[in-house]
Amino acid sequence: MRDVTYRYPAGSGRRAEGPPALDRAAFDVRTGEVTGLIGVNGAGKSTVFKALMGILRPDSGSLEILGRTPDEARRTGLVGYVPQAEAVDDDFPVSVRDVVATGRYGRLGITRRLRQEDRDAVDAALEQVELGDLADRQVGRLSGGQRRRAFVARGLAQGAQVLLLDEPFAGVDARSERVITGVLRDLTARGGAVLVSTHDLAALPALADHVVLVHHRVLAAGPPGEVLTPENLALSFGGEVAR
Ligand SMILES: Nc1ncnc2c1ncn2[C@@H]1O[C@H](COP(=O)(O)OP(=O)(O)OP(=O)(O)O)[C@@H](O)[C@H]1O
Repeated sequence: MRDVTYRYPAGSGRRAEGPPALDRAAFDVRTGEVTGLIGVNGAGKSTVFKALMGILRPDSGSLEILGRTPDEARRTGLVGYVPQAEAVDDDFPVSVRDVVATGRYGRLGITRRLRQEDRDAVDAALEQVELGDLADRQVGRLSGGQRRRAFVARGLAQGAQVLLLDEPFAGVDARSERVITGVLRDLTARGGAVLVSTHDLAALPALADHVVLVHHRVLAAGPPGEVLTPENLALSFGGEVAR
């Protein structure tokens, strides 16, 4: 992400005055690493994800994902997105297997008929996140942690080389946290890249190789030990965590 500035349009439901959501934000997410994205509520983390997914176009600056534009990266399945659990409607009438299978859609013709190799990729992804036994359950009937695992599996089935995860550990059970962390480690060990936002600063040193501290601008970026200093945290979180 190079010097990205983005201001939500006026009339989009919230206040559009004040600082832009992103203000000349610049940072790298390296392959082979898990990068943690941290910042207070409203700091711009979700906006970073939307820009990386090509859902919004920056007013200025540029983004590149393994040599592609965000749009191309999304369309070709190079980049996968794991939404916050609340983003899934409880009545969403599709099974876990169906959600994971949507990761294959980009590869299918207009009939969207799954081939054997697609079904195999879906099964393998379900196994990897330990949801094989819940594959036929409606996704709205899963716990928050299981839902998150289902969307991680969708990214795996898709063959995404870059995974973006928005708060994957908020309120999840220990097993889901362990499974998701294992998947992220596995992906980076195979040369993939991971960007994960989290409010759990204590978990970051074990989770992330690199940390980006955002507050509309990027306040600091580097190894956890260098970024998570009392000075940086006070700058970003103020009294919230700077004790
Ligand atoms: N659709 C929108 N319309 C107008 N302003 C928005 C919109 N979405 C976000 N914003 C504003 O942009 C800024 C960045 O918001 P963003 O959602 O990216 O923050 P965040 O770091 O993801 O927050 P949280 O931790 O609460 O999820 C905030 O000031 C927010 O109010």
